[in-house]
Amino acid sequence: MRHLLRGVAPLGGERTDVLLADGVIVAIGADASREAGSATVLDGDGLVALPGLVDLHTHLREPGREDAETVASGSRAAALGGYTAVHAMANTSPVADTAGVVEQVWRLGQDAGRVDVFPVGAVSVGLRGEQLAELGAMAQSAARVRVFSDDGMCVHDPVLMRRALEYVKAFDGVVAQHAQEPRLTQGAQMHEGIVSAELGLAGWPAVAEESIVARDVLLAQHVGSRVHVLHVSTAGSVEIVRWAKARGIAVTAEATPHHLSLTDERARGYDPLFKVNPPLRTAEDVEAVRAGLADGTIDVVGTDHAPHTREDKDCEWAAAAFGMTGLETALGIVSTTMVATGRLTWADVARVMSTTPARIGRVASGPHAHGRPLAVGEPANVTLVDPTARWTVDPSRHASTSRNSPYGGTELTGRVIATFLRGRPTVLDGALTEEEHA
Ligand SMILES: NC(=O)N[C@@H](CC(=O)O)C(=O)O
Repeated sequence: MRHLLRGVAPLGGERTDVLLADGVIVAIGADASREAGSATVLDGDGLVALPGLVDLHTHLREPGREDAETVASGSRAAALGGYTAVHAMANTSPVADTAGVVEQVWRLGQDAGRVDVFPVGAVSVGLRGEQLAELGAMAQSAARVRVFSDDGMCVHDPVLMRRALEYVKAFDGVVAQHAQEPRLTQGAQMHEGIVSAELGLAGWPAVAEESIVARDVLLAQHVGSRVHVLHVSTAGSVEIVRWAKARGIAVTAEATPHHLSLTDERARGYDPLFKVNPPLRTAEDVEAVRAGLADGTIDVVGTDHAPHTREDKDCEWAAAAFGMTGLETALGIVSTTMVATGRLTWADVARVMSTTPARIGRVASGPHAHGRPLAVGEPANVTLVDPTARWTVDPSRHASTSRNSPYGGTELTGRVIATFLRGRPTVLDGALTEEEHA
């Protein structure tokens, strides 16, 4: 299978041709057109070529909640969003806390064949926060787990967190923390502030996140390990991460598209589409998260794609599940909020949505390498984006099994046109290719 991407914009350089064959980038520039032979030609005029996007934070719901998402449906949504790899969170049923479950998820991803699905292993057995899960067995399994998280739950016991941080050092792993002090957020429904007071909904204070972030960067420093802060949502968390990095602490941090774009004002309609964990915060927090992403304090954009069924979402606010879908809109949100506003270049987008997440997840080398530069000899994981295309989000047309996107009717600038996984198109002309298997 050969594809010639004609006249695409490589990051920071002149437009050029890129030839993909046998799963790798075989030629760039004049060589590419010369060697193209019978390759299928794609007109890349006006398109930006990015290394295939990598999500460190996807909920695929399989095993257990296949009515909300499966590995196959989530893989299709990911490909449409420009992703070639996603990390699947462990809060499934059963929980991904054993080698058996993570191997199952890995294999389902390979069978679906649209993206590489890298399973995240749970930190604690059953996400209960009491006893360390079999981290070593998951790391040594066929799934080669390197990212460990109880996401959805906070590892709140400092002794357990310390042990996890110490343990993952043996195999160069990372603990990805969902920073939420449980006592400070008991019964909480939305950000604690003026809007929660006016709506009469129980508030979720910023300090509930910040106190855990502060503790964990100090623990990471103490044991000399890596910690990754998931979905940073407050200005104070950005400040703490900035402080920790200045001290040389091995902390990385994530922003979600929704914390870059939406505020707690959206709760005023009591529409549970805007109910998410951590909650949407204030305009000042959104600005701090954007500034943190722009200055490198925040390393990556992770979707926190959290699909939920209509039954779990289409109900009164207090009863609804936390979470929103994100795979199919992430690039458009980042493009609209950060690139169109001049705060990130497309090279920055490649960094925060591909290169750095691949490095943090330790999937930047080996036979399933992602986040590699677009260079001769590298795996042909490529995403083509039209940076000026304007489009309106229509969740009813999403490939995800679930419909709980907060962006229905929103107009975005910047759209994924094609995605290639090891040289094989998974998306062309903005639509899924028919072929389902490698
Ligand atoms: N981010 C979310 O709002 N939801 C996540 C887990 C979580 O509660 O963090 C989910 O799995 O649905």
